[in-house]
Amino acid sequence: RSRVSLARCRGMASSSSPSAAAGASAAARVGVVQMTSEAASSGVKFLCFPEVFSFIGSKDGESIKIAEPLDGPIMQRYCSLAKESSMWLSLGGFQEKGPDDSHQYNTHVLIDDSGEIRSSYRKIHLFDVDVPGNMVYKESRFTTAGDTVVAVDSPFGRLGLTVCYDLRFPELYQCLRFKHQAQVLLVPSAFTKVTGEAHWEILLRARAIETQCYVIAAAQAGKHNEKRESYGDSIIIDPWGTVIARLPDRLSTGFAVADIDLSKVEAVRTKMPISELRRRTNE
Ligand SMILES: O=C(O)CNC(=O)[C@H](CS)NC(=O)CCC(=O)C(=O)O
Repeated sequence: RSRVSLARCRGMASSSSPSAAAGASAAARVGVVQMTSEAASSGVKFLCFPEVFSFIGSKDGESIKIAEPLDGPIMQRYCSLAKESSMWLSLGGFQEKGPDDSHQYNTHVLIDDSGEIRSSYRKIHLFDVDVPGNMVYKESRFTTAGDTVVAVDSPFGRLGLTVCYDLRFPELYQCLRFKHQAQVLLVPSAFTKVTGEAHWEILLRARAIETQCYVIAAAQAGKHNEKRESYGDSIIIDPWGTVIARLPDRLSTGFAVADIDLSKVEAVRTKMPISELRRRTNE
């Protein structure tokens, strides 16, 4: 059994200026450090933050200016934080410096409790969508898609790394479960208000049920600036599809805690052996 947690804090959910030191807003940084220490005192060993945890731009392309490589100053700070608090961190949606000056990667970074980057995953499915009644998003204009599925061992089970809009592509999660043997799926997100209200929790529970994995989904929430608002309860779901922890959308700050018990993953899979009964209807 291991204690895991989702967190969100004020400052994270608001627009920050690219001129702020090291790209991350001061408010977000203070909030993240505070959240981490509060979670540590509750016995949490693994803390997950949502997509765009260190910066949300208010203008198109703004985050290109603050994009950094994974060995840059922003990530070094988070590595120190992980080490000081002896905690693993999942940081979804980091603006990683891209292949050229006009593109970044949307990268989910996993840091271990000794402060080393264990793994990173570049978002594969980019959000080029005309949201009904809202606005047209074109993430691919400034972001280059990743092309590699990433799963990694941890003390909390084998983790599958994904980001936000990936959630709508179940084949990625099937691949994480059946090809990469994932036991816990991570889905840090910044869903739009319109699509989040309609689909967020349903999609997450479906992914948990059909893969028989824990799902840990840290969500941005609230109004970030004039143009952008996110929706989502941050939730942890067990491999039977039950929500076992929730940080409601209406709270701008806080964390939610659950215990992960990998024997539950095995129990669900043994009783309902979908990996053996699977027919490759898709191939
Ligand atoms: O651009 C940034 O600042 C960070 N990236 C995001 O917030 C991304 C791309 S705009 N958002 C989503 O993927 C929302 C998905 C969604 O809402 C859905 O699938 O319904």
